[in-house]
Amino acid sequence: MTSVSSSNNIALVALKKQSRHFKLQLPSFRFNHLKSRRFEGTLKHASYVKDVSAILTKSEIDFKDPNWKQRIQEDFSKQYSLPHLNDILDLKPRPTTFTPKSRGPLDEGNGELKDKGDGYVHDDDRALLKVLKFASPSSAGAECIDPDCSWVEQWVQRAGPRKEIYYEPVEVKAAIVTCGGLCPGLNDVIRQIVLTLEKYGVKNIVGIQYGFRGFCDQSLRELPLSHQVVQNINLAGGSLLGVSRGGPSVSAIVDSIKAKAIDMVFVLGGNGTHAGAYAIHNECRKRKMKVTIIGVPKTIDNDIQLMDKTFGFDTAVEEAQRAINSAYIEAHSAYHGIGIVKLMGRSCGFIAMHASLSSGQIDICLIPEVPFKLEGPNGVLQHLEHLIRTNGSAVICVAEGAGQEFLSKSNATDASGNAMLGDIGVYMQQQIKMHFKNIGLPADIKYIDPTYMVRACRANASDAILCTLLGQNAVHGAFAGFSGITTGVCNTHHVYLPIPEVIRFPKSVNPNSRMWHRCLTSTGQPDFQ
Ligand SMILES: Nc1ncnc2c1ncn2[C@@H]1O[C@H](COP(=O)(O)OP(=O)(O)OP(=O)(O)O)[C@@H](O)[C@H]1O
Ligand SMILES: O=P(O)(O)OC[C@H]1O[C@](O)(CO)[C@@H](O)[C@@H]1O
Ligand SMILES: [Mg+2]
Repeated sequence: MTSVSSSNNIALVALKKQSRHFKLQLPSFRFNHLKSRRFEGTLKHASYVKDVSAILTKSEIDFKDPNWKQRIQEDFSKQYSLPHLNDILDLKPRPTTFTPKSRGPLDEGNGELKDKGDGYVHDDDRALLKVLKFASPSSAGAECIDPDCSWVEQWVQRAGPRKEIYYEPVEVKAAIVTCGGLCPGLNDVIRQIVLTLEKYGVKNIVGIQYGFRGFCDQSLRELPLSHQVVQNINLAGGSLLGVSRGGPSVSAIVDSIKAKAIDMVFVLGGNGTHAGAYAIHNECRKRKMKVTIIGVPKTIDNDIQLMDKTFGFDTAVEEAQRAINSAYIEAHSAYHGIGIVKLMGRSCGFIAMHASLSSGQIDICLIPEVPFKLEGPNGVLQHLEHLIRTNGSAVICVAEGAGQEFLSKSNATDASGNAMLGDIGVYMQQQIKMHFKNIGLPADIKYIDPTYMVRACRANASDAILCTLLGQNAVHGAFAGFSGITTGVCNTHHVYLPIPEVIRFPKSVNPNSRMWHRCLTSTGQPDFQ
């Protein structure tokens, strides 16, 4: 049997076969813009399934083999085993300096193991990746490996402090960098990484300014970080360190890591940043450097595979509701009022779907994963007309990546190679205006675009907790000697995952999932196809 880590092309073929067999639909056409990336290998295809890797093996599995499940599990555990510094070096661990219980307000971490009791995570501790057993491939949101939807346990490594560590804390220089767009909670994660590093006994902590750019731009100095510096940064949104897209080459970044004598790099960012972090990890490995690269997934879009959610997403949804509420009030106070709110979500509709669900004020939710037509019978405009005639008002929530096929395409990309999208909100506003003018029905249309407002704010309570745990676990992962990994929550448990597994495909809303169906129930919208 071929390994599950076979190429993405084989993977796509397998997935297409799978889709024919199980009547899944592949939305690959909607993700063509990802091909414009400089490193398209990791981000080529989209999928509805949560654990794509398991599905991908299907065409290569002989289900008549009585051991097929065991084979999958073996492949799975190989695929999810965490890269470690000792894969290339011969390092001896030492007892940890971290204690889950401090003796003083800030434990100095002088190199002694102060608490020999429990509280540490064993390298063989595992969390279950999937907890649903489907009866049939046609069950809502089903992810099945074989036609009988057999149960195949898949375990991933638990995050947390280990009893043995691979660095002398007092000798460590640790760096933190924040890349991509802003996201609520970046400062909470930075703060927590610094506090946890200090708890281990690290004295030399720096911030790299403005994303990967800060590694190589001579005008951007390293920012020294300590608990005094980060104490209150979580009270504000944004990133203390600044963010950016684009930047220097991987080898230039690794040259800089070497020149700056950095031992640990904590990289906060989305799927692009993680692809970069993994490339940096590989380059460090190639050069046999004792440097650990740890990712912390940041994206309000929530488009990272395998994780329950990424930090900032909850806050973005909460903020989005303010815009929806304003649109609702405007629409309901006007004669034949129509409110349109456009929310972020370049290639997925999680924010739009969750904000629609949580507000309960949305009549039509449009996301990139679900094609819709505007004109004609069963079109959005016809339904809108019906809502105005029967209810007198309507509110639409549209994700920025939705309906891109209606807009003229440009090949423009941002500095990171992400496609620049057309403005679907403005387009909808114009089309609706024209439609009601043509049918001679008055309509008062208000368009709200809260794009940057939903991400330039501080994290809400639930995101702040998530950030705190992610920041702490990132540091534990680095001291445990892992590299090229990221940390997140799977089925409520904090785990470590190899970076390639979480960025193999951008996560997207499954139109066959219970969540999307719940959204449809809540809005009452018909199928616009
Ligand atoms: N495939 C890749 N390989 C190496 N570096 C990459 C890759 N994709 C993106 N990067 C780098 O990662 C950084 C951030 O990427 P990007 O702008 O795509 O944001 P992101 O991490 O996906 O976050 P967001 O969710 O805000 O889009 C940039 O500096 C970019 O150059
Ligand atoms: O304007 P910027 O900084 O490129 O960010 C916009 C992008 O950020 C994202 O929210 C991803 O973080 C996308 O949905 C959106 O297209
Ligand atoms: Mg991205």
